Amino acid sequence: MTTVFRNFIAGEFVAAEKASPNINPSNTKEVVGEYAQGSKADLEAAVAAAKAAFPAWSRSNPQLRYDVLMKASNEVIARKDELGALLSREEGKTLAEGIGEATRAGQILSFFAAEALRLNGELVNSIRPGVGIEITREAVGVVGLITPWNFPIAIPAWKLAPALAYGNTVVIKPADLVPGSAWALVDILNRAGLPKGVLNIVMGRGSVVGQAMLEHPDVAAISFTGSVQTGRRVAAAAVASIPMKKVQLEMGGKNPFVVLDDADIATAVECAANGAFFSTGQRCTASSRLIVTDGIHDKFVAALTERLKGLVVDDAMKAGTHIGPVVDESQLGQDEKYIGIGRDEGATLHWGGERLNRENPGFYLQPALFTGVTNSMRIAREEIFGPVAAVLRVKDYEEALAVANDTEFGLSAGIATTSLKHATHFKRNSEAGMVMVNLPTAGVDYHVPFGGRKGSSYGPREQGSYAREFYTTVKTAYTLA
Ligand SMILES: NC(=O)C1=CN([C@@H]2O[C@H](COP(=O)(O)OP(=O)(O)OC[C@H]3O[C@@H](n4cnc5c(N)ncnc54)[C@H](OP(=O)(O)O)[C@@H]3O)[C@@H](O)[C@H]2O)C=CC1
Ligand SMILES: O=C(O)CCC(=O)C(=O)O
Repeated sequence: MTTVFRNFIAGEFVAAEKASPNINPSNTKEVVGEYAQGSKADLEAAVAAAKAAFPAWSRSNPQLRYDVLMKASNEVIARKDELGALLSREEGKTLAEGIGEATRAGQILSFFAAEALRLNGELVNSIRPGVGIEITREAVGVVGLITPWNFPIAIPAWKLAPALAYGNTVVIKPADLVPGSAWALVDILNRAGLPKGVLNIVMGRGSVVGQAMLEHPDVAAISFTGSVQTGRRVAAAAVASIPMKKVQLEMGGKNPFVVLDDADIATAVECAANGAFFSTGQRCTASSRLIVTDGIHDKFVAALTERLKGLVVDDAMKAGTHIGPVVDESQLGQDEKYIGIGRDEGATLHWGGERLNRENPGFYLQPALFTGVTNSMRIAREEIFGPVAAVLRVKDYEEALAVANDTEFGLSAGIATTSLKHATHFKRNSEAGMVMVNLPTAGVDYHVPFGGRKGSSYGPREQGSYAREFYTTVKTAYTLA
């Protein structure tokens, strides 16, 4: 009999009425595991447990929170190879990327362990004699976390860790496609010593479990990462809810990577290949628009094409694979749809874009590079979320900057240049939340703020000590002594 990974509610593993298989996108014959499909009732039980656990956890000794998060961090790091392999099997990232992401989750846990000790307030003089003012931060309450499939352990970690460190209790609903890594993380945190009900996981569909979370009056705040479409729904529900919920959204990107005539060509090609195609292009920070000035355009396209020819697309677990499969049939369909749209719009499919067959059945796609793209084309405006990049030829730096900023998104932006003047100007004038000079647009540090502008993000930043803006609420107390 197959073991079913159960939901974890109020300190117990709880059987759900249904379960579904977690399929390996590198080999669709392989079932990674059977995972519970939670119901609205499961979500309600989890919220009730988190609500009951909140008074004690929010007042708990920060040393306890530090100890739990550090213990969990140590276990994640000690098991990074195994957790990385699980991630790689359920999502399709290469094993090296999977292990890297598991390591990052461990580092995030230790960063927020220390944050539990660092939470501080302010004492301010009043304008009234004899009055003192204290400004403190308190936990928000029951926090609901809705996470996507593309970072199965890092995104749950960077939401869970600050939520717990600052004294909130949590219900997490991971993406139905990749529940395994989030389940393992929750299991580790609970065994590290969290009291019952502080951290609950309810796996299942967004339309069932996620929707119930949006509608539940006892969920005080929701942090979401995923598509713009679902993000809008989360925000609308949060505002309509009584009482209203705090909301934090991380959504799409159409991130520009500018290559100037004076760029070091090797650096430019490496940043573009990494930013656009690694992790199968399934990153909200992916460089999907490569904006290249006239003088270096042909040389850059030729060198990038050579680099792409050397990339091995294969089973994520195989040694030597650079790019794993697309996550599932539906995402592969979306990638292919946009490759068709690009052709129909008159762009040139310069290289790749073919479905590939490998030893086992999987969702393999040759990275696709379009040239002759203009910024009004749909492939330059809409998020594809796959290994598909568009090269846009521009006259000079000024035009490159204008094209880079001409987008409804604003998550990440990059530039390859040896000019201090242009690098500095780009950092100051890019309309993105994160700017990279001679570095890929994707792949960020874990201890500094993460987030964007315009249609990419809504609400306070994630990660680093800035995460406290979302996971705490400010109180101003006046005392006449
Ligand atoms: N910014 C980013 O990092 C990401 C962007 N995307 C973009 O989104 C596209 C579609 O991917 P997809 O996974 O469908 O993205 P979604 O936005 O639908 O999914 C993100 C999360 O939201 C959940 N969800 C879905 N519907 C609801 C709802 N009504 N109420 C509450 N939660 C809900 C999902 O559940 P379920 O498990 O059922 O899917 C998942 O956990 C991608 O092609 C890509 O363009 C996707 C992932 C990450
Ligand atoms: O690029 C990164 O390191 C993070 C990307 C990310 O968070 C995402 O794609 O959702």
